[in-house]
Amino acid sequence: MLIEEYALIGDGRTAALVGRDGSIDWLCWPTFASAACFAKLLGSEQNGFWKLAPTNPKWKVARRYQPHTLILETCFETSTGSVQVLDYMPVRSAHSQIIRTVKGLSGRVKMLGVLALRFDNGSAVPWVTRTKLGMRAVAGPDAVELQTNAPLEGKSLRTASEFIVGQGESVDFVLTYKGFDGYRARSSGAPVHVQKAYDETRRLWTTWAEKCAYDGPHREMVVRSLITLKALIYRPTGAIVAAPTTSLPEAMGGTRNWDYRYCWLRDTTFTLLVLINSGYKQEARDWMDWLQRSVAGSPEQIQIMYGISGERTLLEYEVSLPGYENSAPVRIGNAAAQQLQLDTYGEVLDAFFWTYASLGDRNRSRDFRLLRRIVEHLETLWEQADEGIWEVRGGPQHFTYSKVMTWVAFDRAIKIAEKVSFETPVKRWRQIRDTIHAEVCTREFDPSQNSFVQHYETKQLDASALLIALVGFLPPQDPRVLGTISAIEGKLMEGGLVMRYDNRESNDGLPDEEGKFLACSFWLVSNLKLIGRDEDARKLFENLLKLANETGLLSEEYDTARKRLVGNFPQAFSHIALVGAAYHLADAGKQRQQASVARNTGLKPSTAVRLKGRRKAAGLVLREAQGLSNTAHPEPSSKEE
Ligand SMILES: OC[C@H]1O[C@H](O[C@H]2O[C@H](CO)[C@@H](O)[C@H](O)[C@H]2O)[C@H](O)[C@@H](O)[C@@H]1O
Repeated sequence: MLIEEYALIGDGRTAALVGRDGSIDWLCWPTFASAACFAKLLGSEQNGFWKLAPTNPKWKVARRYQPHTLILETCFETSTGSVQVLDYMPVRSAHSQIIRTVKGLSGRVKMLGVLALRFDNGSAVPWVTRTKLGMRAVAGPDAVELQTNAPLEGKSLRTASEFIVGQGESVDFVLTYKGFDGYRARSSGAPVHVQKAYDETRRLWTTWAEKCAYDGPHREMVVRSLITLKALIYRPTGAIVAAPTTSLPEAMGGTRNWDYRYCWLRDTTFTLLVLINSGYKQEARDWMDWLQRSVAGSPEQIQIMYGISGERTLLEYEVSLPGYENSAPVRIGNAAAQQLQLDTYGEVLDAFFWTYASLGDRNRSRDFRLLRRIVEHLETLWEQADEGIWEVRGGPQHFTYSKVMTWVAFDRAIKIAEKVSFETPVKRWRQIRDTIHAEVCTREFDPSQNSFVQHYETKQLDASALLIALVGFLPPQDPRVLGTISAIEGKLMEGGLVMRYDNRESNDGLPDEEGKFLACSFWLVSNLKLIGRDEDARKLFENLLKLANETGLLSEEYDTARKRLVGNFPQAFSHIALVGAAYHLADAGKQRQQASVARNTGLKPSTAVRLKGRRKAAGLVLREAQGLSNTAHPEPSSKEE
């Protein structure tokens, strides 16, 4: 099954991928970080799946999410009638659950359900027993219960269910993760009230989606992206995973297969800014608490990524799954956790800054103490080479984007220190900020190409330079920014999309080529808009939207030769950049400032205007997303001192 043939359902603890054929082929249970119990995505039926579809395979299928929800509606049309399957995961249930409801729309349709649980990443066959409500499957620490009004039959180590649905009839399946907890694992408890669970899930999602402050073009795609990002948040801690999958290949058949079920400070801060920009503040508070806990006490040991509960040890190893279309290895864990990626400091400080700017109630001395310690630590680090935003495995370099983001770190820390009275060596920080700026502009810029390059002493380009104007390092109209945009268009674009760098030329320490990087392509949209090429920006944006599947989801990359999505799916990075580009295209600054302040605080417009004025006075103008800004930060000069 193609990656784009999957849709996502989730409950804020984990998420599953449902194929167009009615088969759930990926689910790590009970959390994003758990081992998969449906892993057909990375292997075969032997590795676990749960299919629910008409027995006659000659059906036509149409899918969509119910508007502003994560409830998936799949309609199968057959020669004898049509049925709808609703797939969702209740958000508030005590145990993580998948509910599948088959509704007869017309005629009579014979359906077949096949449930093959394979715990421990598609390997462990459970012990299955009948219960009053359905069945129970147990394997080691895992225990799952199925409740259904359909007949069940054990067949070849799978649970099958054949039934006919007539117009107006419905059949429910509720699969609940119980885990092994002694006596309670043996008691099924009360049956789940499906209608109640559906109503509540629907209400929670629509209420959340309605808060979205974005009013510009392609609103539905923006809301869908925000819902997708929300689904990647692990609710118990506020952590945000980069994607719910591991090892979907960046090149079909290749080895660039990584586990994304972790919280990169980079990806999570970008997500957070997009959510803040769109009016979602609770998520920002939760994230700030998650950050406090994760980097707790020792900013010197700050990692670039953590587990969903703040775990630090994310050892990378390979499992024996065959891999998506035989793209091996399948990796669990991620060795990039041990890398030095200096941009992370800029991203964290930037998120700190905007969180502080938009959450008036977040003026906590504990936050500022943490900020100060992080920046003091960066003072000892910023001159080092690192592995950079792309997490290269070919050895450290002095990457341009890393240096730019260390500038951002000092810049935002200075701005906060200027507004909040807490003791900081702000004079020293200003000097460092200026030194970094000068160094980037001399050592990372190649006058012969009129472009910023990837790192010191190279002529290779890197699309992360598209963030230079977005973070305010230089204004968009600066000739060096204009030169960089046109160099990237000339040398890093293929098939109308942007490569993050040309890995045939740059040594990133990995074999194989890879797809075009969707986030970079959206960053180009934002840049084109900022430099006044509105029509080019709009066209590119609309072409990018066409790459999303019919449920609005994007993976990390796109293979322009095979015309397929590649890489982990759905990928937060791509959706963040989509929302950011939409904000830029909508020129949403004015509109959003009015809308978000008034709508999301429930304040009357007059109060909102006053608030806006206060923010402006504080020099805190909420940024256009990705959520990165085009707020023109002047080049540091002696005037500022
Ligand atoms: O390409 C090599 C690296 O690829 C992954 O990193 C990418 O995904 C991260 C999560 O979205 C993102 O933060 C990073 O910028 C991307 O390069 C992988 O996780 C790395 O282990 C791998 O080295």
